Amino acid sequence: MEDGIFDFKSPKLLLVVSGKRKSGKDFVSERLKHRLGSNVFAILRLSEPLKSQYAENHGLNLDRLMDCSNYKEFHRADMVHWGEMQRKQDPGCFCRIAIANADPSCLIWLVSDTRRMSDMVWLRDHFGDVIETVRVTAMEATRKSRGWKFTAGIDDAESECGLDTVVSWDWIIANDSSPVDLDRIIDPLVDHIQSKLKS
Ligand SMILES: Nc1ncnc2c1ncn2[C@@H]1O[C@H](COP(=O)(O)OP(=O)(O)OP(=O)(O)O)[C@@H](O)[C@H]1O
Ligand SMILES: C[C@@](O)(CCOP(=O)(O)O)CC(=O)O
Repeated sequence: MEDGIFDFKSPKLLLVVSGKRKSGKDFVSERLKHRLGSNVFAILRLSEPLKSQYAENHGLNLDRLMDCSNYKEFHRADMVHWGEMQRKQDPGCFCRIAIANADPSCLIWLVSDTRRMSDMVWLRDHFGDVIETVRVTAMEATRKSRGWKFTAGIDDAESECGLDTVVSWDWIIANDSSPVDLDRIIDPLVDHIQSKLKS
């Protein structure tokens, strides 16, 4: 579908989240949703349409590709490659589907897994005036404790390094601590989102 005829609602705020594997992108995104309420806060995942099509093409279990499983990691490299081939033909292919599936009644949208500059450019082209970027960080030791293991061809490639040249983020969430401490760390962002909801 050409972008020109792609009609979609715009949220009051679109949070574009990125971070390295096992930094806690999903964990932080779900914590924000819990704090704000699912009636106003929608989490979008660019990997969902990718994994859905890939699973269909390859007869794989989508639920297991969507969870934190070794199954997902086993298929990651080929999914990354396939996804990059699709993006080469149509940079906005996964963004468009994720946005189209967003709940338009939610005033705050969050894309939890932005990995590439092409995704950022597409999102900025379509939502520039409501976008704020969120970088979730965690030390390597923390990521390792969560099951991350450096994998050549993944952790030194675009899927994990595509946004390393970005030097200024609207929000940085250092996600090395307990869930209780995380709540304190995200308080300023929660307050900011709540002020957006009132504006
Ligand atoms: N602050 C935290 N406290 C406790 N557990 C956490 C915290 N942050 C993340 N985790 C756990 O670490 C694991 C990885 O987190 P998560 O799936 O959110 O990372 P991710 O950045 O989305 O990873 P990937 O890119 O591989 O999908 C999960 O099991 C999650 O529950
Ligand atoms: C293939 C890919 O979408 C897998 C992402 O899985 P996850 O966000 O790590 O659960 C990563 C990519 O798009 O490069």
